[in-house]
Amino acid sequence: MAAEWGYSPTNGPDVWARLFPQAGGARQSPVDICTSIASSDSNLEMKKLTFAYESQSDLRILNTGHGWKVEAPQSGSRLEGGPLGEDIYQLEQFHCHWGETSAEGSEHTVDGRAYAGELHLVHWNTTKYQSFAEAAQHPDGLAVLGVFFDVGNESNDEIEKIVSTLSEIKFKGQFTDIPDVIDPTTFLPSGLGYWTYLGSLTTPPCNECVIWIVYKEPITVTEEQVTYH
Ligand SMILES: NS(=O)(=O)c1ccc2oc(NC(=O)c3ccccc3)nc2c1
Ligand SMILES: [Zn+2]
Repeated sequence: MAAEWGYSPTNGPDVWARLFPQAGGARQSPVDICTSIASSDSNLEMKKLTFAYESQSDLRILNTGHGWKVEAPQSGSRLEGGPLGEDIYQLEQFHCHWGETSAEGSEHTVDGRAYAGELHLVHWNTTKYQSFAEAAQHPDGLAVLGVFFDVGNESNDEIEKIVSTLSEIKFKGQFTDIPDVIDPTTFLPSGLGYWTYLGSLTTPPCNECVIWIVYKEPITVTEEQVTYH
């Protein structure tokens, strides 16, 4: 039985490759985004990244043991353009990484700086593949939008709809439904500049199947919205 992976010295990223060989690969995420060497690609500006999401209610939220995950398969959603070529990617789920304090918690860092947290909107290539599981076996199978969280005085209403349910799912494996209507578009910052690179799932099985799109502008949430209780 595979030991539970986690973030301790005995089951953390340094030993994931023992159980999950892809974790030892050449295009592993997260990475530190060095803004001085990031190059702007005029092609990306020509092919604007576009997205269209549906609003959904009664979405299921799960305590994964490492954070929360909202299952949001949206056959009517579309993410395309930018680094995604001619393929259309569809939203499958979104989840959050955050830490013990607001000084840490994001997975990607920017010039060595961590943010308080990071939201991931996970999409899969429905042009080429028949399922998420199949897409996750290919280098262009998934596209994940990363949005950094900055801690400030304004709470984020959409995030609040999610974190307000966490008291019902205190333990790993527990899930509940979010009664409110959630529109993933509201998670995205107003400034749509982004960094993009070819990487992987940031947690086991660490498949090298992700086209990462990390927005430069963070969104603001309150301390309570991004720290473990
Ligand atoms: N932090 S991450 O890189 O965005 C990341 C890391 C690990 C992941 O495993 C899955 N699996 C599904 O969503 C899934 C969806 C449907 C069926 C089975 C699995 N998504 C992930 C995203
Ligand atoms: Zn993630």
